[in-house]
Amino acid sequence: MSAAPPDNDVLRARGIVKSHHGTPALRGVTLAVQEGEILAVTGARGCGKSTLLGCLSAQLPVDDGEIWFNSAPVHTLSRARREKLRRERFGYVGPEPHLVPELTARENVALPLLFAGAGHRAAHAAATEWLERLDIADYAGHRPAALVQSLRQRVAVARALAPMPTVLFADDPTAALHSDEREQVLRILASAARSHRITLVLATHDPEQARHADRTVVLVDGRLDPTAAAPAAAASPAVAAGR
Ligand SMILES: Nc1ncnc2c1ncn2[C@@H]1O[C@H](COP(=O)(O)OP(=O)(O)OP(=O)(O)O)[C@@H](O)[C@H]1O
Repeated sequence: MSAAPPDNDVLRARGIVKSHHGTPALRGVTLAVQEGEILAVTGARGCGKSTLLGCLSAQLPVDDGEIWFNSAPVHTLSRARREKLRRERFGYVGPEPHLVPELTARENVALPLLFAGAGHRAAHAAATEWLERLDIADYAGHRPAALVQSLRQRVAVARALAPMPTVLFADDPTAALHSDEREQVLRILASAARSHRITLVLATHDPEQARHADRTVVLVDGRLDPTAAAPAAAASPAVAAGR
């Protein structure tokens, strides 16, 4: 087994390989994400972005290669330990909001805090703050069915950020929105992550959205395109080298 990654890399993948029922999705991906960094993963549909986020976020076990979260190996964890890691340290926003329909926006945002053991009053106070930060406090008492899709997605973003995950994974979070709403949701997501120093790994098929990121990597048929990687000026030499 290789040595643990340097301290400033919150996440690091080495040579990860993953197939779905025999169909190769990742063919040896090596990358590092620094603490507080916003990394965009772009590429054409089907190039492996969701699979990469699934592996990095410990949802999918890798077939080969290594994934490290801080100094802890993720690739050797049992399913139960991966679930615990996801619950305690990672957040996830997908293309669809998937809110609990019976609960109000505030109750949806409070839910992960209650699951994590917060008291009712504290969870609801924190949920209200996050709705304010995402500019949707006026809708705190609305149920999802009473909200348009872009507002539902902002509630989902608030719900993912509220537990203050170390890393937030956002898989094409604006795919289901109209073009004028995409920019707004992306801007809010990126600025909330930045101001709370939450590392953000953003998958998007829209290269335009990658400008919210510090750095962009491009997947082509399950491999990183070495000619397209654009390291941020602040990235360490190790990260810039993709080691
Ligand atoms: N559950 C699955 N079963 C079988 N094949 C899958 C599965 N999930 C993904 N694939 C295949 O793996 C490859 C990578 O898919 P993936 O969803 O990771 O790409 P993507 O870049 O996120 O695509 P999109 O932009 O369309 O979401 C594709 O060929 C896809 O068809």
